[in-house]
Amino acid sequence: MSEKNNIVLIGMPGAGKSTLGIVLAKIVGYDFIDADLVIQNQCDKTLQKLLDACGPEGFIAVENQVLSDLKAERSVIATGGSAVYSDEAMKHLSEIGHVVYLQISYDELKSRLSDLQERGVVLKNGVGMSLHELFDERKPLYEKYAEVTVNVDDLTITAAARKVASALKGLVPEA
Ligand SMILES: Nc1ncnc2c1ncn2[C@@H]1O[C@H](COP(=O)(O)OP(=O)(O)O)[C@@H](O)[C@H]1O
Ligand SMILES: O=C(O)C1=C[C@@H](OP(=O)(O)O)[C@@H](O)[C@H](O)C1
Ligand SMILES: [Mg+2]
Repeated sequence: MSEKNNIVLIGMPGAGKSTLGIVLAKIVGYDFIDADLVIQNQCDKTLQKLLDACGPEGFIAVENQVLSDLKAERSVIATGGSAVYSDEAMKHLSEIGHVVYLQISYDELKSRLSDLQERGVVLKNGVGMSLHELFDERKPLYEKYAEVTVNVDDLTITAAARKVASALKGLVPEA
């Protein structure tokens, strides 16, 4: 089926793709898929172990393959923050869904960082890469693939999910 009946969330790590995504799925009556968990299942490894084993480029290659093969209907798909490094994957996701960029400012990213330290983030330019460099490198990529952009700074998860649903009115019949 070629109908564009999914919602694909992209954005910085900590933007709320996974937590907001499930709330959004309930608002619009869709299923929820966290692409990170699909990768974990398919590789039988935690994301951190996969990153340690494959390195950033290897992880991106695996993520690209899994996302490019992803099949979904009427689902909110939370991607990992590094999905936008994979052009093929983003092309596929844009074909099966409306791509929503959950936009946060650098300050918001920094303030959520304490929650992120335990999880792997793909640092393409090596572990010495600063958070600001990561932000500056990723921002244009999220903008490039966004069909809809929603700023979620200073919003609760529920308020942010409602804002996304409102932004999708006219594109997603159930929103
Ligand atoms: N709108 C928000 N306000 C405050 N904290 C948030 C918000 N969205 C997400 N968080 C917190 O940020 C962390 C990362 O959220 P998560 O949904 O896993 O982001 P992502 O999947 O985009 O990396 C979690 O601890 C979550 O509770
Ligand atoms: O931004 C990143 O480089 C990553 C973010 C993670 O997902 P979240 O964006 O859900 O935190 C996960 O996919 C992976 O470990 C890499
Ligand atoms: Mg996530």
